Amino acid sequence: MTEQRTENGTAPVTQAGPAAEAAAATEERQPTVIVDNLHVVYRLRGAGAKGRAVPAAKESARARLKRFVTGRQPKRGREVHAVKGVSFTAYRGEAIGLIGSNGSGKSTMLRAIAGLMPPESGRVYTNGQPSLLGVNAALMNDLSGERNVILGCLAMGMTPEEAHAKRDEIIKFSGINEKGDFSSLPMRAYSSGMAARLRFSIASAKKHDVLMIDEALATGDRKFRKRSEARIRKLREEAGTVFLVSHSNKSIKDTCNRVLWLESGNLVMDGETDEVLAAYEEFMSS
Ligand SMILES: Nc1ncnc2c1ncn2[C@@H]1O[C@H](COP(=O)(O)OP(=O)(O)OP(=O)(O)O)[C@@H](O)[C@H]1O
Repeated sequence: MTEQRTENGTAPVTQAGPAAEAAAATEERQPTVIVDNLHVVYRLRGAGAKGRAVPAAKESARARLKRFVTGRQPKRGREVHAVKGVSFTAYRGEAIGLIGSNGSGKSTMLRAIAGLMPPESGRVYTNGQPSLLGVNAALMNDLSGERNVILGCLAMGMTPEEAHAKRDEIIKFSGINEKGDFSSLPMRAYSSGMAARLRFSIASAKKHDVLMIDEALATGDRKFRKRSEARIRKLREEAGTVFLVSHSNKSIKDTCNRVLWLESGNLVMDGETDEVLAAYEEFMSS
């Protein structure tokens, strides 16, 4: 298991903690992600809405020392405690849905698992490299869809031969050419839905130890959603772990075997899909 380190940190270090050891002792079920009492805090520099958000863990050493010595918070600035003491273990072969109302901490938690947000406290251990697929993941707008496919495949570790062999299949799966030859056009000519479809198609063309999908399917049409749900099931069968953030209970139901429900940064429920969705629907309608 590898402990996630983050943007300002150095390379990940291998470290076993008590939670990691306990989970590793489970022979049949192989843990892929262990989240141990995770807290994530955004700190906004400057007063009010104009402040720039920085992860709290990026606070300078000097500012931290000042806070420690004086016991005072910085004069200006506000904090958002986005994830509050969340713990769970994910296993190989699971597809885990993340649900919760707007602002409940789903995306922040995925970003922390991917190592893009430093925890304020707590630990994230991962087995393999987690890949976060978000609607805003970067593709090069000035390059054609085809070129982005090749570059995306190379970035995922394929050889140039493998990337070229996969290109047509990825474009076909994305469906971007269904209404004309869009794959040779620069991506800036794509609708947001088309770009999201291409991103998903590239990312899902490879087996992932841990694939995290943040609302990327929401922009696709019904036909594409069906195809991508089938692809997620396949990725799951191929022994990875898939996390899916979605506001569509149907997508979660059709894809996931387990659901984590977050509200205000707290983990309210962790269990089988039907059970958690039923409780969530009741909560939302009350
Ligand atoms: N860059 C940021 N700076 C400051 N606060 C942030 C930032 N990003 C998110 N937050 C806050 O963190 C909390 C969790 O947000 P997050 O985006 O993780 O929720 P979410 O469950 O993914 O929401 P949604 O369903 O609306 O996408 C919210 O209160 C949000 O306002």
